[in-house]
Amino acid sequence: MTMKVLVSDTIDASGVSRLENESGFAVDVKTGLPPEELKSIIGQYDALIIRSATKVTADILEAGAPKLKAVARAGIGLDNVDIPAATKHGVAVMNTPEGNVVTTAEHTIAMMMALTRNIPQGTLSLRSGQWEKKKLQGREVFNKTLGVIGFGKIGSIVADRARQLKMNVIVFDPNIARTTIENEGFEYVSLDDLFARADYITVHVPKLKQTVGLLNKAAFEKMKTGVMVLNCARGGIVDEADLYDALMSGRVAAAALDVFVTEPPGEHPLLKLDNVIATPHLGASTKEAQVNVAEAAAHQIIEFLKNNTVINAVNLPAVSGDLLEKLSPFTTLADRMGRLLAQFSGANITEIKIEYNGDFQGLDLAPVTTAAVKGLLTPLVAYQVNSVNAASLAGEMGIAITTRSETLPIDYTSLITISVTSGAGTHTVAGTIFGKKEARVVRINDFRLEMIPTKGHFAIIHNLDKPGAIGSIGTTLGTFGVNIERMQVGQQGDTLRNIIFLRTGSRIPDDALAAVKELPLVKDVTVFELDE
Ligand SMILES: NC(=O)C1=CN([C@@H]2O[C@H](COP(=O)(O)OP(=O)(O)OC[C@H]3O[C@@H](n4cnc5c(N)ncnc54)[C@H](O)[C@@H]3O)[C@@H](O)[C@H]2O)C=CC1
Ligand SMILES: O=C(O)CCC(=O)C(=O)O
Repeated sequence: MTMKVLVSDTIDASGVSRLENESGFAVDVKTGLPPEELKSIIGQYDALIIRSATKVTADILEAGAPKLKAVARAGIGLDNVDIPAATKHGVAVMNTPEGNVVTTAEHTIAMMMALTRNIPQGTLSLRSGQWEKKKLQGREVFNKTLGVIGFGKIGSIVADRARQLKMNVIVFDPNIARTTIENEGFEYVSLDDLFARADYITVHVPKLKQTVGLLNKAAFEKMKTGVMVLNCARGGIVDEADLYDALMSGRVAAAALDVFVTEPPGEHPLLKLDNVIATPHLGASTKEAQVNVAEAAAHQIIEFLKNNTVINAVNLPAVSGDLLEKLSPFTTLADRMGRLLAQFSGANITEIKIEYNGDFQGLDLAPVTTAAVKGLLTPLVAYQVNSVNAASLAGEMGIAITTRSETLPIDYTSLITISVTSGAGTHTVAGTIFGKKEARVVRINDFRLEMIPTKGHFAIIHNLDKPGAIGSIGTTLGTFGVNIERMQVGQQGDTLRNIIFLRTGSRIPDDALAAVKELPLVKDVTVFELDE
């Protein structure tokens, strides 16, 4: 069936045509949808592409499940996406972290220059027929100190451009090593030092619980009188009410704002002040940046939906299509082994142990582990389980996942052994790949067998090794119309018991199962099935 992508914010046309031309997906562009309308249609789409206007709430994600697989942000900030809710619903969340950073850094520099030279005020003044040279006198940035808070992709470009303007740049970023900042040629300072020394302060941090109000009353009190403040990151990182007070008191001489707590801000008190200049979240608004992020978002969605390749997802490790192709026989096998184990272990699982033995050619086996967990949880939970939410669901259920790799092969070139501990004890299944992609389950608990783990109905019967046992089982199943397609018999250790593995043409009905269990030589019967 044709996959469907919804573009719910305005992105550059190049992104839309890339989606249409390269993917064969059906693409709908519907911008400015009220939340209720988005909620009512999102369930039809495999992927959603947004900028900052669409709020991807838990509600929207729940309505999107189970069809919605990915949300791509044509841009950086993901504060408009409920990432934990997306993970819970198995929706990959991606951004395009590179495409608009130069543009946003340039906007910051433009705002700083406009702020320091009163350019917007000059324009307005001229428009109203005045010639206010004295009132609008500005300040040079030459030899002034710029404090950059957040030395990520944008902050580091701003620092570099400011250096070219011959400013002294001081930097605070608790997550970047002092040596990295010093090697780039900038001075690393504490936040308090930055507040005390900077003539201009610019924030380039994500909006997080810890960064909301980073510049607040207490911070303004530590700053030089006459400092100029810029926020081209996110509304709220500079506390709006405290900034207003600091501007009124003269502690802050002027402020440049590209972003607001509520966008659009409407009749905002800050916008009434002469020493505030502002743009309507224009940081990323250049043709170049918009082409970059729209094409990147389109490419990421195409790669994800077509090839499972994960690029720039924030709730899923990056995986290339190449690696997934190489691992594909093992991920399929691990998924089936997980499904099989779910039927032995039932609920109350506490631990999943996965051992990889033999030759996996140095491949990153994380996707195989995820596939095993996904297979195990799929029959047990009401959610759609996939590679995005499998590990986090296991974590929520209190299931510990451990993995071990040994290059020494055990009996097979490559062997995956999965043990699951639950209220029903510990159950183990081992599997391998014959040739390039022939999956085989080769052990269920202590019974060695050769089972093709494809869709079908199976039974494992423990019985006494006495003449007539196998015949009586076959006859009983036959009486109930159950055809035995495949049978394997093995001895259980040194005991007098056999284990019989059956693949049956249909599900063994309850009355047939009861009849087999009542046979004198039969000790125990476990039935299970694989659905794909
Ligand atoms: N105005 C606009 O149109 C745009 C705004 N943005 C905003 O800019 C922000 C920064 O973007 P990038 O530089 O690409 O992000 P980034 O992730 O490359 O860098 C963010 C930096 O902030 C640092 N950081 C985190 N918490 C901090 C704290 N408490 N104090 C100091 N540093 C801290 C991190 O260590 C990191 O180095 C984005 O999160 C986004 O909200 C991004 C693009 C356009
Ligand atoms: O899409 C936009 O115009 C805003 C860009 C932005 O804020 C971001 O990329 O974080």
